[in-house]
Amino acid sequence: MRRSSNSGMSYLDWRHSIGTRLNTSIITLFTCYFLAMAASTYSLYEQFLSFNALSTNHFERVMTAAELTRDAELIASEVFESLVGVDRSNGQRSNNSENLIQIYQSVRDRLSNPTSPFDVKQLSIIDQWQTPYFNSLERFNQQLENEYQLKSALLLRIDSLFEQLNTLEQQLPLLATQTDTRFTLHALSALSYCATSLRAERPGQLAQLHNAIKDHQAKLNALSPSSETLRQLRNPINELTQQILTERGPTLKSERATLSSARETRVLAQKITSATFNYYQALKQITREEIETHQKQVITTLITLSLITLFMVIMTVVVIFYIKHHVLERLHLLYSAVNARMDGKEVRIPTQGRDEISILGHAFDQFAKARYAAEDQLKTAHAETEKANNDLKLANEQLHNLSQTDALTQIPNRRFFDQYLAREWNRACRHNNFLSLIMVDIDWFKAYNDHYGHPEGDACLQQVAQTLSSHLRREGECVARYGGEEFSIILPNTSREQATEYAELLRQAITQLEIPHPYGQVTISLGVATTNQPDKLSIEALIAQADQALYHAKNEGRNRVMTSDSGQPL
Ligand SMILES: Nc1nc2c(ncn2[C@@H]2O[C@H](COP(=O)(O)OP(=O)(O)OP(=O)(O)O)[C@@H](O)[C@H]2O)c(=O)[nH]1
Repeated sequence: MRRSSNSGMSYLDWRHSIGTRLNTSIITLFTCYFLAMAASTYSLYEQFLSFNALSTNHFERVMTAAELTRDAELIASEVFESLVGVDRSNGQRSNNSENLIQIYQSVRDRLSNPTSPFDVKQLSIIDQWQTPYFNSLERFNQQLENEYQLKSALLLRIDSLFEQLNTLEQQLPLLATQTDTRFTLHALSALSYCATSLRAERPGQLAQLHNAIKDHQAKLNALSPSSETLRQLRNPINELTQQILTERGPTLKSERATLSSARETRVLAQKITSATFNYYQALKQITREEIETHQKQVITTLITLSLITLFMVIMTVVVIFYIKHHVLERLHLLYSAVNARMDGKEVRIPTQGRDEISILGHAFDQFAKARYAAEDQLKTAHAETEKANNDLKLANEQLHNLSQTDALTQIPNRRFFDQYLAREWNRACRHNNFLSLIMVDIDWFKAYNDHYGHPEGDACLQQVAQTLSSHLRREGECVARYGGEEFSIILPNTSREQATEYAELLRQAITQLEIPHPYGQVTISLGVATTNQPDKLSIEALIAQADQALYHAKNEGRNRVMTSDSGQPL
């Protein structure tokens, strides 16, 4: 990127080019924007992944673990309820346990995809207790079932006998025998103790009840009721009491075994509950830590995005400042300077720097300087031309004067005389004024020349000419060298008398010079001619009249003034 130039203009180096800098700035800015967007998008994507992992891997697992803990607790509660609750003797406990176990299993299955070694370990601890627990629970339920089967058959028989005895008791007044009444009372007592023994749990209590049963059974068998119905009841009662006496012991053992099984189940329930609760607590702790980590990530991301945004704002401001300060303001400055220069004002054009604007300024500065130099040259040329014209005019004037001036005496020559006389002649004609003419001739000048030499003759001529010239009195009067040693004086608006008088004055002035002459001193002879009607006379005629008068002055002895009066109306 190099631009050639004329007359010392600067080269544009790409390192100092505004275009290069602007392109670099804009590309850098866009790259920063792109990187910032990429970083923001990546951060948001990371946040999304982190939050997704948090919600699916942790929150959901924590909730499932809590649910598993609750299910384990429910099962344990069910065991306790089965053991001590009023439903111990009904047959629904097995179904309840199975349902709870199924629910527990389904919840456990939702945790079957461990996400970390920690999960694997915790779940293995839970599973370690799970199988023994459920086996124990099954055994417990089986014990309860067996117990229920045993006790329910006995209770049914007790209830049946109670029913029959109750019926007989209501008939007792009709029997009216004391034996029958005592029989019935012993039978009821024996049955009551039998029923009570079924609920007795301590061996001592059971032994007391068995003694009471035996006592009433013996008293019962010792009596002989009159009622055939009562007698028929003796055998079933004996069989039942005998069965109670022989089977209640094993039943109690079975109940103790059930209780033992319940305790074992309860312990296992506590183990699995504790394991699931620990797992739940551990997951909760991990989730809390994950949330804190996620919060830190969010804060870090926010700070990073804020810094990136701040950086982008600073970069944008820097680029805008650069464009404003280094481009727009300088362009405006250059524009103002160029405008001022165009208006002819002397302002400095900014040229510092080596970029495009500086080169433009420099180029315009060069252009303006060249223009000013050309204008100066033109002015100088104008001045020189004017001076040359003036010199020429002066030379012309000098030439003109020279052409109208006598070289020796420096007074007007014959050419000037002719022109001047013609002008004054016309003026006199227009105004009908007097016009007088005096012809002057130095007397015996040949003798002077011969005696003193030509140079002295010239000096004499000069002295006489200057004397005549210095005696001119009015504007418009003119003295000229007519030729040789002869002079002529034009006197506008001058009458004959005035002209004659003036001629006499001139003659005396020359005489007073007292220029030595071989015949005494230099003198002059003067011939005066005047006209007041030039339109009726010619110039040549007036000159001839003056010449004629001069001739007469010569003839009359020289050094005198003669006036022409021939052919001239006065
Ligand atoms: N030194 C000098 N002499 C001049 C010049 N022009 C004319 N003469 C001389 O003037 C003399 C004129 O002489 P003439 O015509 O004979 O007249 P004159 O001697 O003056 O006699 P009158 O005119 O009759 O009095 C001549 O000798 C010329 O050479 C001049 O420019 N310089």
